[in-house]
Amino acid sequence: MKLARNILLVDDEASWLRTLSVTLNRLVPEAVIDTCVDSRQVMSRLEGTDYALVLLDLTMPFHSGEDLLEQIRLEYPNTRVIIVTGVNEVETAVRCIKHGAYNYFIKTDDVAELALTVRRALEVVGLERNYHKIKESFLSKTLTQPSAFNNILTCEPALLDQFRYLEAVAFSPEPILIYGESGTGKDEFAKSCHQLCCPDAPFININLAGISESAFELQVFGRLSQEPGQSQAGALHQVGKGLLYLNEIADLPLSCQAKLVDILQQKQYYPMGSDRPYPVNCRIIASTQQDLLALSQEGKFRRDLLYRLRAHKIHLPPLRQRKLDISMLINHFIAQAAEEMNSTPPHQPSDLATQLQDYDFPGNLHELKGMVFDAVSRSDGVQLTISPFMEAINALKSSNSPKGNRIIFPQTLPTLADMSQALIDEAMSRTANNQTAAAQMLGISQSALSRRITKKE
Ligand SMILES: Nc1ncnc2c1ncn2[C@@H]1O[C@H](COP(=O)(O)OP(=O)(O)OP(=O)(O)O)[C@@H](O)[C@H]1O
Repeated sequence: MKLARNILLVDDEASWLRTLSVTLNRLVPEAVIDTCVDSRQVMSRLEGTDYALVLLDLTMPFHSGEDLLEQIRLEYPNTRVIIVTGVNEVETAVRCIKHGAYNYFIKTDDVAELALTVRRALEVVGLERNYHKIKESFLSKTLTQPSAFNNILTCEPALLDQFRYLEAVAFSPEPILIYGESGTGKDEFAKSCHQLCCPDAPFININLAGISESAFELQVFGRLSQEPGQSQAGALHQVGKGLLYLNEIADLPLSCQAKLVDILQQKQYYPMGSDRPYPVNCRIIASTQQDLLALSQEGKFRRDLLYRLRAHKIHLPPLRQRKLDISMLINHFIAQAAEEMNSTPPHQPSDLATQLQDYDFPGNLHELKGMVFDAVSRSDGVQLTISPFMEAINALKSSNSPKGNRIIFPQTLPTLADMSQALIDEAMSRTANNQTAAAQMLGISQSALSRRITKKE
């Protein structure tokens, strides 16, 4: 959990201030502690520094703690105030709580108790600040770093919203869970997050599909050994302050899930063969194609891990719900394929995207990319051949058809001429009137098909 850090201790007793400051430095080492012995200077000190927390004595010359509390709550509502009081002032302290103090502490109490309260208050302020930052950034409607999303083409509003959300949460200390079917761009989103939050640090992608407990431990925690050459650095060490991407998190064995909860909670890990903890400094993103809630209800996924992971959730819609993007993606993949094949990029036929409107793309962008690469490799460099698209559509149609490829004849058989014409019509329709592709499908030459069509006309 991220702590806010700056604390101001206010008391007219200089020796008490010194003792308290030393104690808090020891018990809450992340805190940055300032002291103020003169109640008249408190408000100007708050003006100069963004204090998360003020520890305020009640009885002081010039301004009482109660008055200062009122002023601080009014002018700095995001700063928490803890009242520090003598035994004889408890009633006033309780009144202060009613007026917005976070808590009160009696000077004779155990200081460990005070340190706990201070830590909790810093956590609350840290969470609040984090939440406000996320909200402001998400509501701003514009992207601060659009270049981080250069590899994700879209004009779908739902996906553009996810860009802004990712930008808003990229620096949050909590993990991010990306879910979506295979090929919806989960890896690309994880890479964009890396670009946003730590582009100069490593990005490590671990695929957890089918991983065993021992392989996970070795890969993620690494092993320390006294034997020369036997130690192995784990991903948590290699990634440093970078981004660790855990792909297919639903496949993680249950015993490893418990270890991942520890990592997320304690922010430390033990390499195999070591009883010394090492800090976890990286950002963690997980992705899944599966419904983790359903899996947790079946006892296959730990609920505590699910709750930790889904602090920030990103859902990527399947391509069948992003029809606006198809034409643009085809052009993008044509350019990629042509570059890889060192060839001239062919033009996309103007009606191709319309032809694909009713196709569901079960393999999402993996499938579209595969089709385009296949089509580019079969094209003449001028116009993109559409046969790979039509073949995929027809293959899906016939595999979905319960009758498979069997031809069912009507009771009265058609004539050969009728049958031939029906075949030509079907082939032309399946290939969007592309005679070359239709002729290929029918097993005749393009000129033979053209003759038959002209004869009919
Ligand atoms: N919006 C997009 N624009 C351009 N290319 C994209 C887009 N989304 C994904 N891609 C490309 O599509 C392919 C599949 O994307 P990616 O690997 O990110 O999907 P995934 O959801 O992680 O898939 P899997 O679950 O199989 O790992 C990749 O080649 C990727 O570069």
